[in-house]
Formats: sequence, C-alpha cells, structure tokens
Amino acid sequence: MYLFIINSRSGGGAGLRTWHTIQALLEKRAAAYEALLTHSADSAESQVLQTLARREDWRAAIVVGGDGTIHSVLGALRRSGVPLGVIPAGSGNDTARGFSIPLAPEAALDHALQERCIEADLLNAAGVLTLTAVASGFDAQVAVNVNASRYKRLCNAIGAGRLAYIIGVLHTLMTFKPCRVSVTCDGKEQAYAQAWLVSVCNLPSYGGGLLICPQAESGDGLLDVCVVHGVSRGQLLRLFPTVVKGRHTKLPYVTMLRGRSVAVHFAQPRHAIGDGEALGTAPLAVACEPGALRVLSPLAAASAVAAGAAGSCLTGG
Ligand SMILES: Nc1ncnc2c1ncn2[C@@H]1O[C@H](COP(=O)(O)OP(=O)(O)OP(=O)(O)O)[C@@H](O)[C@H]1O
Repeated sequence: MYLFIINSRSGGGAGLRTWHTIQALLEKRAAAYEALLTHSADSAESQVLQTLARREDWRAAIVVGGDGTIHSVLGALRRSGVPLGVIPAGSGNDTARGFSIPLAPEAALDHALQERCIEADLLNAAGVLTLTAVASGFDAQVAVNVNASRYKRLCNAIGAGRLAYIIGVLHTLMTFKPCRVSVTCDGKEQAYAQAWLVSVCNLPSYGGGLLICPQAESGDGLLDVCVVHGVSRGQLLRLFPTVVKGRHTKLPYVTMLRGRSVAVHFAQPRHAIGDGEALGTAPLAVACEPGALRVLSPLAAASAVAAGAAGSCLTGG
C-alpha cells in the first residue's frame, strides 16, 4: 500500500493538478494507495503519523508537493521508517533534484513504484529536521521575501518558479546588510567579517537548482557548509551566475567547510530557513543524523550497479 501525501497549494496549485495526473496513472497501473490531503505544515506530521498507524503494510509515503511539504513530514517518516517518495510539484523541487528524481510526474511515479531506496542523512537543528539545507543570512532573507511576495504566485502561475528566486535575489540585494559571523564546525571556531550567508547543506542545491554546495552528498554522514563573506554588493551579484553551475566555490570570498556538526552565530539576528521554511532568527546548531531517512531514488539503481547488488535500500551519496 502506498500513501500519497498531497499539498494542493504547493507550486501555486501545481500540487492538485499533479495529483489529478498521478491519480489517473495509479488507476491504470492498478496500484493500491491511500491519498492524504494535508492542510498545513503544522498539522501534517500528526496527520501522517495517524494514517501510518492504521496499518503495517506501507511500502512508501509519496509526497506530491515541494520541498516545504517534504519538510513537514520528515519527523513522521523518520519515526515510522517508511521510505519517502517524491512527485515534484513545488516551485524549487531541490529534494527531487538532489535525489535525481525526474521532474515530470509520470516518470517520477514510475521510479517511485520501482521501490529502490537509498539511506539519506537528515539535518537536525534544535529538533527541526531538514533534508536539503539549512540556510542563514542573505539566502534565508531571499526565501522569506519570496514566500511573502506576489511575484512568487505570478511566477508559479506561468510555470517559472525559478524566476521568482531570481527576482527575490535582486529585491533582497537592495536592503540586506552583511555582518560578522562565527561558524563552529566540529568544534573548530572561525569568524568571518561582513558575512552575507552561511548555508549548511545535505543536498547540492536549493532555491530551484542553485548549486550552493555542489559536493554535498546525501548519504555521506557529513554537512557541507558554504560561507560567503567580505564581498561587495556588485561582487555578490556577479557571484550568482557562477552558483548556477557551482563554480563559486573557488572564489576568494567563499569558504567551504565540511563536518558532522555546525554552529552559526551572526552578530545581529539573521533569518534561517530549512528546506525553504522559516526557522526563525536564533543562532543555529545543526547536527547530521546519518542515514536517518530512506528515500526512493533512481540513485539507488546506479549505486546497486556499482556495488553489484540488487539495491533495495542502499547507503546513498
Ligand atoms: N504538508 C503540508 N500541507 C499543506 N501545506 C503545507 C504543507 N507543508 C508546507 N505547507 C505550506 O505550503 C507551502 C508551499 O508548499 P511547498 O514548499 O511544498 O511548495 P513550494 O513553496 O511551491 O515549492 P518548493 O518548496 O519546492 O520551492 C509551504 O511554504 C507551507 O507554507
């Protein structure tokens, strides 16, 4: 039995449209499923836990939504051990990208129904679980601004979710002020003046495919950290095109770190986000939980071939 978890308003309504497509495909494939329409991020975890508790033969919980919807059910899936599947229907869809899940609904469904899964790490920030990245500073302010904006809805309506983030970057660049930050990675503290952002990543991209930590691997038990500091507004603007291909990491004002735990303390309150959802403005302490989540991913097939195994649930990366 598959549980489909649907956020009808993800991707500006793409969630519901995608679900209708998937429903028709499931009937054709005669797959046994239950559908759960979740109403809010706050109630999703308990809705999912209650539904999962009703039977024991769950093969996977497949989210029809974006990164925020996936974020809302991570606690329930970690507790239950039921693998996560994804039918991308958000604006950014960076979880899908990170696990090589096709963005087209039918192809994503076909992969999910193959039931090949990998073990992925989770990020734990004061008990809040995140799968893609915990970002703080400029990027988080962009997300806060984009989520509150009208242009996000307009861009989603014309199928240009990524454009909303580009507009958000330009909009935030006008007002954001960098400040000092202290970053402690596996107990080693480093301070950076004029810091714009600190991103703690489990997957390579966020913001709709921006490769902020291109080397990040979901199953390596490590957090990848990107700190951007000591740079002017003009330089920061010129940095963005390089992030699309992940070429920023060698620039002199970009520092990349890697470790099992990371604490981030800005001198002034700065927003943080996990999977694009607001985490507040308090200093961050992020720990890696190795292999805490099973994810249905085409990467499992590649890992299985490399390992010479059948690949039911492998350690990812
Ligand atoms: N399980 C849920 N059910 C209903 N609403 C949710 C749920 N989880 C999160 N939300 C709310 O719905 C909003 C949109 O969902 P989601 O983040 O999945 O889509 P998106 O923002 O369009 O895409 P992405 O996160 O991939 O950029 C979230 O920002 C959050 O406010």
